[in-house]
Amino acid sequence: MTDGTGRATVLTGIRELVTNDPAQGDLHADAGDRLLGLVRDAAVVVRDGLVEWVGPAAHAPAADGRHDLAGRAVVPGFVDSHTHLVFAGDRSVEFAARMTGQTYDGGGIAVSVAATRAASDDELRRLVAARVGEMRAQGTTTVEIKTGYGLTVDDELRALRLAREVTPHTTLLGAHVVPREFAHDRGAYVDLVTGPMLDAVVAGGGPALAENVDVFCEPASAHAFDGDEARTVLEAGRRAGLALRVHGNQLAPGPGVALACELGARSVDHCTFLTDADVDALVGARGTTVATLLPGVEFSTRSPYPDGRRLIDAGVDVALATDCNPGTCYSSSMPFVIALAVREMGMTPAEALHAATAVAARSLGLDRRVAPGMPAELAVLDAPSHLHLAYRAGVPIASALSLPG
Ligand SMILES: N=CN[C@@H](CCC(=O)O)C(=O)O
Ligand SMILES: [Zn+2]
Repeated sequence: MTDGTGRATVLTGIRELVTNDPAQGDLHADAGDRLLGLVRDAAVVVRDGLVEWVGPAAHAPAADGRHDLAGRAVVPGFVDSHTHLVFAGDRSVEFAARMTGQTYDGGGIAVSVAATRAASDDELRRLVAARVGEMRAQGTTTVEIKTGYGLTVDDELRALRLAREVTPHTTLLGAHVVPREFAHDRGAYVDLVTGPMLDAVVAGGGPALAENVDVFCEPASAHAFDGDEARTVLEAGRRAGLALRVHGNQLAPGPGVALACELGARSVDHCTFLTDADVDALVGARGTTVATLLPGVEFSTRSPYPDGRRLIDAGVDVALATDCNPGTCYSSSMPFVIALAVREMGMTPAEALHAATAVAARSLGLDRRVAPGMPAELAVLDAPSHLHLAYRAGVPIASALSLPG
Protein backbone atom coordinates (compact mmCIF):
# COMPACT_ATOMS: atom_id res chain seq x y z
CA MET A 1 0.00 0.00 0.00
CA THR A 2 3.03 2.34 0.11
CA ASP A 3 3.50 4.31 -3.06
CA GLY A 4 5.64 7.02 -1.41
CA THR A 5 4.27 9.66 -3.77
CA GLY A 6 2.51 11.78 -1.15
CA ARG A 7 -0.72 11.27 -3.10
CA ALA A 8 -3.88 10.46 -1.14
CA THR A 9 -6.16 7.69 -2.38
CA VAL A 10 -9.72 7.31 -1.15
CA LEU A 11 -11.08 3.77 -0.96
CA THR A 12 -14.78 3.86 -1.72
CA GLY A 13 -17.57 1.32 -2.20
CA ILE A 14 -16.76 -0.42 1.10
CA ARG A 15 -19.98 -2.15 2.12
CA GLU A 16 -18.56 -3.04 5.54
CA LEU A 17 -15.32 -1.87 7.15
CA VAL A 18 -13.83 -3.63 10.16
CA THR A 19 -11.58 -1.18 12.02
CA ASN A 20 -10.89 -3.01 15.34
CA ASP A 21 -11.42 0.46 16.80
CA PRO A 22 -14.46 0.59 19.09
CA ALA A 23 -14.39 4.39 18.78
CA GLN A 24 -15.32 4.02 15.10
CA GLY A 25 -18.25 1.69 15.62
CA ASP A 26 -21.87 2.39 16.41
CA LEU A 27 -22.35 2.47 20.20
CA HIS A 28 -25.77 0.85 19.80
CA ALA A 29 -24.54 -1.98 17.60
CA ASP A 30 -24.44 -5.58 18.83
CA ALA A 31 -21.44 -6.85 20.79
CA GLY A 32 -19.69 -8.37 17.78
CA ASP A 33 -19.97 -5.25 15.65
CA ARG A 34 -18.74 -3.12 18.57
CA LEU A 35 -15.76 -5.43 19.12
CA LEU A 36 -14.85 -5.03 15.45
CA GLY A 37 -15.50 -1.27 15.31
CA LEU A 38 -17.65 -1.98 12.30
CA VAL A 39 -18.61 0.87 9.92
CA ARG A 40 -21.11 0.25 7.11
CA ASP A 41 -20.83 2.06 3.74
CA ALA A 42 -17.41 3.36 4.69
CA ALA A 43 -14.45 5.08 3.08
CA VAL A 44 -10.76 5.11 3.97
CA VAL A 45 -8.15 7.61 2.84
CA VAL A 46 -4.60 6.27 2.48
CA ARG A 47 -1.46 8.33 1.93
CA ASP A 48 2.05 6.90 1.70
CA GLY A 49 0.98 3.60 3.22
CA LEU A 50 -0.72 5.17 6.23
CA VAL A 51 -4.39 5.56 7.01
CA GLU A 52 -5.24 9.26 6.97
CA TRP A 53 -9.00 9.21 7.42
CA VAL A 54 -11.72 6.63 8.22
CA GLY A 55 -15.48 7.09 8.35
CA PRO A 56 -18.81 6.96 6.57
CA ALA A 57 -18.43 7.33 2.80
CA ALA A 58 -20.89 10.22 2.83
CA HIS A 59 -18.32 12.30 4.78
CA ALA A 60 -15.17 11.26 2.95
CA PRO A 61 -12.78 14.11 2.12
CA ALA A 62 -11.50 14.72 -1.41
CA ALA A 63 -8.34 12.86 -2.44
CA ASP A 64 -5.95 12.70 -5.41
CA GLY A 65 -7.10 9.25 -6.50
CA ARG A 66 -9.98 6.87 -5.96
CA HIS A 67 -10.16 3.07 -5.69
CA ASP A 68 -13.67 1.63 -5.82
CA LEU A 69 -14.23 -1.63 -3.95
CA ALA A 70 -17.66 -2.14 -5.45
CA GLY A 71 -19.55 -3.25 -2.36
CA ARG A 72 -16.89 -5.52 -0.88
CA ALA A 73 -15.93 -5.76 2.80
CA VAL A 74 -12.55 -4.50 4.01
CA VAL A 75 -10.97 -5.92 7.16
CA PRO A 76 -7.60 -5.41 8.88
CA GLY A 77 -4.94 -7.57 7.23
CA PHE A 78 -4.59 -10.89 9.05
CA VAL A 79 -1.66 -11.24 11.45
CA ASP A 80 -0.27 -14.76 11.28
CA SER A 81 1.63 -14.67 14.56
CA HIS A 82 2.88 -18.28 14.54
CA THR A 83 4.55 -19.88 11.51
CA HIS A 84 7.59 -22.00 10.69
CA LEU A 85 8.12 -21.04 7.04
CA VAL A 86 11.85 -21.78 6.65
CA PHE A 87 11.91 -25.46 5.78
CA ALA A 88 12.55 -27.83 2.91
CA GLY A 89 11.31 -31.37 2.29
CA ASP A 90 7.92 -33.07 2.20
CA ARG A 91 6.10 -34.82 5.07
CA SER A 92 2.80 -35.51 3.35
CA VAL A 93 3.26 -39.25 3.98
CA GLU A 94 3.37 -38.53 7.73
CA PHE A 95 0.10 -36.57 7.39
CA ALA A 96 -1.54 -39.45 5.53
CA ALA A 97 -0.43 -41.90 8.23
CA ARG A 98 -1.99 -39.69 10.90
CA MET A 99 -5.28 -39.69 9.05
CA THR A 100 -5.34 -43.45 9.51
CA GLY A 101 -4.59 -43.34 13.23
CA GLN A 102 -0.90 -42.59 13.84
CA THR A 103 -0.36 -40.02 16.60
CA TYR A 104 1.89 -36.95 16.42
CA ASP A 105 4.79 -36.77 18.88
CA GLY A 106 7.26 -34.37 17.22
CA GLY A 107 9.52 -37.13 15.92
CA GLY A 108 8.97 -36.08 12.30
CA ILE A 109 10.69 -32.75 12.94
CA ALA A 110 14.03 -34.55 12.39
CA VAL A 111 12.98 -35.26 8.79
CA SER A 112 12.50 -31.53 8.14
CA VAL A 113 15.77 -30.72 9.92
CA ALA A 114 17.71 -33.02 7.59
CA ALA A 115 16.04 -31.63 4.45
CA THR A 116 16.44 -28.01 5.58
CA ARG A 117 20.12 -28.39 6.46
CA ALA A 118 20.71 -29.91 3.01
CA ALA A 119 18.93 -27.11 1.12
CA SER A 120 20.77 -24.14 -0.38
CA ASP A 121 20.08 -20.56 0.69
CA ASP A 122 18.46 -19.89 -2.67
CA GLU A 123 16.20 -22.89 -2.44
CA LEU A 124 15.03 -21.89 1.05
CA ARG A 125 14.61 -18.27 -0.06
CA ARG A 126 12.41 -19.39 -2.94
CA LEU A 127 10.31 -21.62 -0.67
CA VAL A 128 9.81 -18.86 1.92
CA ALA A 129 8.88 -16.30 -0.75
CA ALA A 130 6.32 -18.69 -2.26
CA ARG A 131 4.75 -19.33 1.16
CA VAL A 132 4.58 -15.62 1.99
CA GLY A 133 3.03 -14.97 -1.43
CA GLU A 134 0.43 -17.65 -0.75
CA MET A 135 -0.39 -15.97 2.58
CA ARG A 136 -0.74 -12.51 1.06
CA ALA A 137 -3.05 -13.90 -1.58
CA GLN A 138 -5.29 -15.03 1.32
CA GLY A 139 -5.31 -11.72 3.22
CA THR A 140 -2.33 -12.02 5.55
CA THR A 141 -0.27 -8.82 5.70
CA THR A 142 1.91 -9.55 8.75
CA VAL A 143 3.73 -12.78 9.50
CA GLU A 144 5.90 -14.04 12.32
CA ILE A 145 8.47 -16.67 11.33
CA LYS A 146 10.18 -19.11 13.68
CA THR A 147 13.33 -21.10 13.07
CA GLY A 148 13.58 -24.64 14.40
CA TYR A 149 14.64 -26.78 11.43
CA GLY A 150 18.34 -25.96 11.63
CA LEU A 151 19.31 -26.77 15.23
CA THR A 152 22.96 -25.82 14.82
CA VAL A 153 24.23 -22.29 15.43
CA ASP A 154 24.93 -21.75 11.73
CA ASP A 155 21.69 -23.31 10.48
CA GLU A 156 19.51 -21.41 12.96
CA LEU A 157 21.24 -18.12 12.09
CA ARG A 158 20.77 -18.83 8.40
CA ALA A 159 17.05 -19.41 8.96
CA LEU A 160 16.77 -16.14 10.91
CA ARG A 161 18.55 -14.20 8.15
CA LEU A 162 16.26 -15.66 5.49
CA ALA A 163 13.21 -14.93 7.61
CA ARG A 164 14.38 -11.37 8.17
CA GLU A 165 14.37 -10.84 4.40
CA VAL A 166 10.56 -11.03 4.51
CA THR A 167 9.53 -9.94 8.03
CA PRO A 168 10.91 -8.14 11.09
CA HIS A 169 8.93 -10.55 13.31
CA THR A 170 11.39 -13.38 13.72
CA THR A 171 11.69 -15.93 16.50
CA LEU A 172 14.58 -18.16 17.53
CA LEU A 173 13.25 -21.68 18.09
CA GLY A 174 16.58 -23.42 18.55
CA ALA A 175 14.78 -25.27 21.37
CA HIS A 176 12.32 -26.92 18.99
CA VAL A 177 13.53 -30.47 19.62
CA VAL A 178 16.77 -32.02 20.80
CA PRO A 179 18.62 -32.90 17.57
CA ARG A 180 19.66 -36.52 17.06
CA GLU A 181 23.35 -35.78 17.55
CA PHE A 182 22.58 -34.57 21.12
CA ALA A 183 20.08 -37.33 22.00
CA HIS A 184 22.42 -38.71 24.68
CA ASP A 185 23.28 -35.32 26.16
CA ARG A 186 20.20 -33.11 26.24
CA GLY A 187 21.88 -30.74 28.70
CA ALA A 188 24.65 -30.00 26.21
CA TYR A 189 22.06 -28.98 23.63
CA VAL A 190 20.28 -26.65 26.08
CA ASP A 191 23.74 -25.19 26.85
CA LEU A 192 24.31 -24.65 23.11
CA VAL A 193 20.97 -22.87 22.66
CA THR A 194 21.31 -20.69 25.74
CA GLY A 195 25.00 -19.96 25.11
CA PRO A 196 26.58 -19.73 21.65
CA MET A 197 23.27 -19.75 19.73
CA LEU A 198 21.65 -16.88 21.64
CA ASP A 199 24.97 -15.00 21.72
CA ALA A 200 25.20 -15.20 17.93
CA VAL A 201 21.61 -14.01 17.52
CA VAL A 202 22.22 -10.82 19.51
CA ALA A 203 25.88 -10.30 18.53
CA GLY A 204 27.13 -7.14 16.89
CA GLY A 205 25.50 -4.51 19.07
CA GLY A 206 22.83 -3.76 16.43
CA PRO A 207 19.26 -5.03 16.39
CA ALA A 208 19.09 -8.73 17.17
CA LEU A 209 18.30 -11.12 14.34
CA ALA A 210 15.33 -12.31 16.39
CA GLU A 211 12.61 -10.40 18.23
CA ASN A 212 11.54 -13.43 20.25
CA VAL A 213 12.77 -16.69 21.69
CA ASP A 214 10.47 -19.72 21.76
CA VAL A 215 10.62 -23.25 23.19
CA PHE A 216 8.59 -26.41 22.53
CA CYS A 217 7.71 -27.31 26.14
CA GLU A 218 6.13 -30.73 26.08
CA PRO A 219 7.12 -33.35 28.64
CA ALA A 220 4.86 -35.86 26.85
CA SER A 221 7.31 -35.90 23.90
CA ALA A 222 10.77 -37.40 24.15
CA HIS A 223 11.87 -34.88 21.52
CA ALA A 224 10.76 -31.60 23.14
CA PHE A 225 11.73 -29.86 26.39
CA ASP A 226 10.46 -30.31 29.93
CA GLY A 227 9.52 -27.45 32.25
CA ASP A 228 12.99 -26.98 33.74
CA GLU A 229 14.69 -27.01 30.34
CA ALA A 230 12.09 -24.60 28.95
CA ARG A 231 12.58 -22.23 31.89
CA THR A 232 16.34 -22.25 31.27
CA VAL A 233 15.83 -21.36 27.60
CA LEU A 234 13.28 -18.64 28.29
CA GLU A 235 15.27 -17.00 31.08
CA ALA A 236 18.37 -16.94 28.87
CA GLY A 237 16.33 -15.42 26.04
CA ARG A 238 14.99 -12.77 28.35
CA ARG A 239 18.51 -11.93 29.59
CA ALA A 240 19.51 -11.54 25.92
CA GLY A 241 16.73 -8.97 25.48
CA LEU A 242 14.28 -11.09 23.49
CA ALA A 243 10.55 -11.31 24.06
CA LEU A 244 9.23 -14.75 25.05
CA ARG A 245 6.88 -17.16 23.27
CA VAL A 246 6.10 -20.75 24.22
CA HIS A 247 4.75 -23.83 22.42
CA GLY A 248 2.78 -25.26 25.34
CA ASN A 249 0.21 -27.92 26.20
CA GLN A 250 -0.07 -29.19 22.62
CA LEU A 251 0.15 -32.94 23.26
CA ALA A 252 -0.95 -33.19 26.89
CA PRO A 253 -1.36 -31.03 29.98
CA GLY A 254 2.06 -29.77 31.07
CA PRO A 255 3.94 -26.84 32.53
CA GLY A 256 4.14 -24.70 29.36
CA VAL A 257 1.13 -22.46 29.96
CA ALA A 258 1.93 -21.82 33.64
CA LEU A 259 5.56 -21.07 32.78
CA ALA A 260 4.63 -18.67 29.99
CA CYS A 261 2.26 -16.78 32.28
CA GLU A 262 4.76 -16.70 35.15
CA LEU A 263 7.56 -15.34 32.95
CA GLY A 264 5.37 -12.79 31.16
CA ALA A 265 5.64 -14.36 27.70
CA ARG A 266 3.90 -12.48 24.91
CA SER A 267 2.14 -15.62 23.84
CA VAL A 268 1.65 -19.26 24.70
CA ASP A 269 0.62 -21.21 21.65
CA HIS A 270 -1.46 -24.36 21.06
CA CYS A 271 -3.17 -24.57 24.53
CA THR A 272 -4.87 -27.75 23.39
CA PHE A 273 -4.86 -29.49 26.79
CA LEU A 274 -5.57 -27.05 29.62
CA THR A 275 -6.30 -27.66 33.29
CA ASP A 276 -8.49 -25.30 35.31
CA ALA A 277 -5.29 -23.92 36.85
CA ASP A 278 -3.93 -23.15 33.36
CA VAL A 279 -7.09 -21.21 32.51
CA ASP A 280 -6.79 -19.30 35.80
CA ALA A 281 -3.15 -18.50 35.01
CA LEU A 282 -4.13 -17.20 31.55
CA VAL A 283 -6.87 -15.03 33.07
CA GLY A 284 -4.32 -13.65 35.54
CA ALA A 285 -1.90 -12.93 32.68
CA ARG A 286 -4.48 -11.03 30.63
CA GLY A 287 -2.93 -7.95 29.04
CA THR A 288 0.51 -9.62 28.97
CA THR A 289 0.22 -13.21 27.75
CA VAL A 290 -2.04 -14.12 24.85
CA ALA A 291 -3.29 -17.69 24.32
CA THR A 292 -2.70 -18.32 20.61
CA LEU A 293 -4.93 -21.13 19.35
CA LEU A 294 -3.87 -23.03 16.23
CA PRO A 295 -6.87 -25.08 15.11
CA GLY A 296 -5.24 -26.04 11.81
CA VAL A 297 -3.01 -28.25 13.98
CA GLU A 298 -5.93 -30.08 15.57
CA PHE A 299 -7.41 -30.50 12.08
CA SER A 300 -4.14 -31.91 10.68
CA THR A 301 -3.29 -34.13 13.64
CA ARG A 302 -6.82 -35.37 14.41
CA SER A 303 -6.63 -33.92 17.93
CA PRO A 304 -9.38 -32.42 20.06
CA TYR A 305 -9.87 -28.69 19.49
CA PRO A 306 -9.18 -26.31 22.38
CA ASP A 307 -12.28 -24.71 23.89
CA GLY A 308 -12.02 -21.16 22.59
CA ARG A 309 -15.46 -20.31 23.99
CA ARG A 310 -14.40 -21.26 27.52
CA LEU A 311 -11.24 -19.16 27.29
CA ILE A 312 -13.00 -16.06 25.97
CA ASP A 313 -15.80 -16.37 28.53
CA ALA A 314 -13.18 -16.65 31.26
CA GLY A 315 -11.57 -13.41 30.06
CA VAL A 316 -8.44 -14.80 28.38
CA ASP A 317 -6.88 -12.89 25.46
CA VAL A 318 -7.27 -15.33 22.55
CA ALA A 319 -5.40 -15.04 19.24
CA LEU A 320 -5.57 -17.27 16.17
CA ALA A 321 -2.72 -18.24 13.81
CA THR A 322 -1.97 -20.97 11.26
CA ASP A 323 1.24 -22.53 12.66
CA CYS A 324 2.08 -23.13 8.99
CA ASN A 325 4.74 -25.87 9.16
CA PRO A 326 5.49 -29.17 7.41
CA GLY A 327 4.47 -31.43 10.30
CA THR A 328 1.31 -30.42 12.13
CA CYS A 329 -0.37 -27.98 9.72
CA TYR A 330 0.81 -27.24 6.21
CA SER A 331 -1.85 -24.61 5.63
CA SER A 332 -1.09 -20.91 5.19
CA SER A 333 -4.75 -19.91 5.29
CA MET A 334 -6.00 -17.58 8.02
CA PRO A 335 -9.57 -17.78 6.61
CA PHE A 336 -9.40 -21.56 7.09
CA VAL A 337 -8.31 -21.01 10.71
CA ILE A 338 -11.14 -18.52 11.28
CA ALA A 339 -13.66 -20.99 9.87
CA LEU A 340 -12.35 -23.75 12.18
CA ALA A 341 -12.50 -21.42 15.19
CA VAL A 342 -16.14 -20.66 14.45
CA ARG A 343 -17.18 -24.22 13.54
CA GLU A 344 -15.12 -26.17 16.08
CA MET A 345 -14.15 -23.88 18.97
CA GLY A 346 -17.35 -21.98 19.73
CA MET A 347 -16.02 -18.57 18.72
CA THR A 348 -18.30 -16.08 16.99
CA PRO A 349 -17.23 -14.81 13.55
CA ALA A 350 -16.47 -11.42 15.16
CA GLU A 351 -14.35 -12.97 17.94
CA ALA A 352 -12.46 -15.10 15.43
CA LEU A 353 -11.67 -12.14 13.16
CA HIS A 354 -10.63 -10.02 16.15
CA ALA A 355 -8.40 -12.87 17.37
CA ALA A 356 -6.79 -13.23 13.90
CA THR A 357 -6.04 -9.51 13.66
CA ALA A 358 -6.09 -7.33 16.82
CA VAL A 359 -5.10 -9.95 19.40
CA ALA A 360 -2.54 -11.72 17.20
CA ALA A 361 -1.01 -8.28 16.53
CA ARG A 362 -0.82 -7.53 20.25
CA SER A 363 1.14 -10.75 20.75
CA LEU A 364 3.77 -9.28 18.41
CA GLY A 365 3.73 -5.87 20.09
CA LEU A 366 1.68 -4.38 17.23
CA ASP A 367 -1.59 -2.46 16.94
CA ARG A 368 -3.87 -3.66 14.14
CA ARG A 369 -6.57 -0.97 14.07
CA VAL A 370 -7.70 0.79 10.92
CA ALA A 371 -7.39 4.32 12.26
CA PRO A 372 -5.63 7.57 11.32
CA GLY A 373 -1.86 7.24 11.58
CA MET A 374 -1.86 3.44 11.45
CA PRO A 375 -0.22 1.47 8.61
CA ALA A 376 -2.79 0.72 5.90
CA GLU A 377 -2.51 -3.06 6.29
CA LEU A 378 -5.83 -4.12 4.82
CA ALA A 379 -7.48 -7.17 3.34
CA VAL A 380 -10.40 -7.10 0.96
CA LEU A 381 -13.13 -9.74 0.92
CA ASP A 382 -14.92 -10.65 -2.25
CA ALA A 383 -18.09 -10.61 -0.13
CA PRO A 384 -20.27 -8.02 1.58
CA SER A 385 -19.38 -8.89 5.18
CA HIS A 386 -16.82 -10.54 7.44
CA LEU A 387 -19.36 -13.30 8.20
CA HIS A 388 -18.45 -14.80 4.82
CA LEU A 389 -14.97 -15.73 6.05
CA ALA A 390 -16.45 -18.69 7.95
CA TYR A 391 -19.66 -18.99 5.93
CA ARG A 392 -17.77 -19.51 2.64
CA ALA A 393 -15.09 -21.79 4.09
CA GLY A 394 -12.65 -23.00 1.47
CA VAL A 395 -13.55 -20.29 -1.05
CA PRO A 396 -10.68 -17.83 -1.73
CA ILE A 397 -12.57 -14.62 -0.94
CA ALA A 398 -9.81 -12.82 1.03
CA SER A 399 -6.70 -11.12 -0.32
CA ALA A 400 -4.29 -8.46 0.87
CA LEU A 401 -5.29 -5.08 -0.56
CA SER A 402 -2.74 -3.52 -2.89
CA LEU A 403 -3.48 -0.13 -4.36
CA PRO A 404 -2.78 0.36 -8.05
CA GLY A 405 0.64 2.01 -8.35
N1 LIG B 1 5.02 -28.57 17.96
C1 LIG B 1 6.04 -28.12 17.61
N2 LIG B 1 6.34 -27.53 16.45
C2 LIG B 1 5.43 -27.45 15.34
C3 LIG B 1 5.43 -28.69 14.54
C4 LIG B 1 6.73 -28.92 13.88
C5 LIG B 1 6.80 -30.14 12.98
O1 LIG B 1 6.20 -31.18 13.26
O2 LIG B 1 7.54 -30.02 11.99
C6 LIG B 1 4.07 -27.04 15.82
O3 LIG B 1 3.98 -25.91 16.31
O4 LIG B 1 3.10 -27.79 15.78
ZN1 LIG C 1 4.66 -24.03 15.99
